[in-house]
Amino acid sequence: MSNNDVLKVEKLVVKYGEKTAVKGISFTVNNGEVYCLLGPNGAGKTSTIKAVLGLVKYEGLIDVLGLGPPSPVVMNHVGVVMETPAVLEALTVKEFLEFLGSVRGTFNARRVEALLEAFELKDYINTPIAALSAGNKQKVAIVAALMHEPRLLLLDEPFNFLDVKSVRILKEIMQRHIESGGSILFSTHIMEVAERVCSRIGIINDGVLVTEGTPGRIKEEANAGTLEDAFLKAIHAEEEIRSILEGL
Ligand SMILES: Nc1ncnc2c1ncn2[C@@H]1O[C@H](COP(=O)(O)OP(=O)(O)OP(=O)(O)O)[C@@H](O)[C@H]1O
Repeated sequence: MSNNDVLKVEKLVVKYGEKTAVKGISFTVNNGEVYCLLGPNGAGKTSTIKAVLGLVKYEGLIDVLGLGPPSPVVMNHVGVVMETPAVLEALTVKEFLEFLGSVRGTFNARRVEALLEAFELKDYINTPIAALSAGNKQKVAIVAALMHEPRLLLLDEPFNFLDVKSVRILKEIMQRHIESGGSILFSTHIMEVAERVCSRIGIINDGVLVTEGTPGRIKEEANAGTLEDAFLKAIHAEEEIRSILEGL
């Protein structure tokens, strides 16, 4: 692992019983970089992120921040937003954030206050998370991921359920995180977001990393005008789409 590597994943395999969801994926996320896993539904993006978090059994090598494989200690330096927000629904927003602070052994009240303000959650701090709207639950998950100023953020479809203003605020926060030397592993299937936010993209299809590079390079290599076209080429979906449309 070089000094510049924040996350190194080598020959990662994730299996669920008979099903192999991730089939030997390798990639590296560097300092100051947003690395995007882009892929269709079921491609293996979430499984890859779950492996990095140590939430699923895996084969291969994962090194987080040069500290070794996923472990509770390593995770203190990581912030996570999962596709389905990982929040304790029975707790109020305040209780949940304080609970996380005590587990991590760090709670910066000013930072939490500023994040709650930014995502307009202050009116809900004493509301049980179960009673929040989907968007507000997502915002709580985002605050939880950012409050301890981790060096590495793992963001799985983080813009799900967010309104336009919150999307902009989160994009800005991601930008600042990168500018201050942090790194982000980001997963999405929204091309526009991938193109605007990511330094490098790894396209995953059926558990395999089929291509990798900057958005510009991926378009160039596929001889495509848009990332969407390049993506559809990379996953060989163009023919399929044509025949589906012909059948309609
Ligand atoms: N717990 C599980 N048990 C069995 N199969 C699973 C499990 N979790 C995921 N899978 C399967 O593994 C494959 C990869 O799923 P994964 O959630 O990693 O994909 P994804 O790229 O994140 O998809 P999406 O964009 O739809 O969220 C899929 O075929 C999925 O059905």
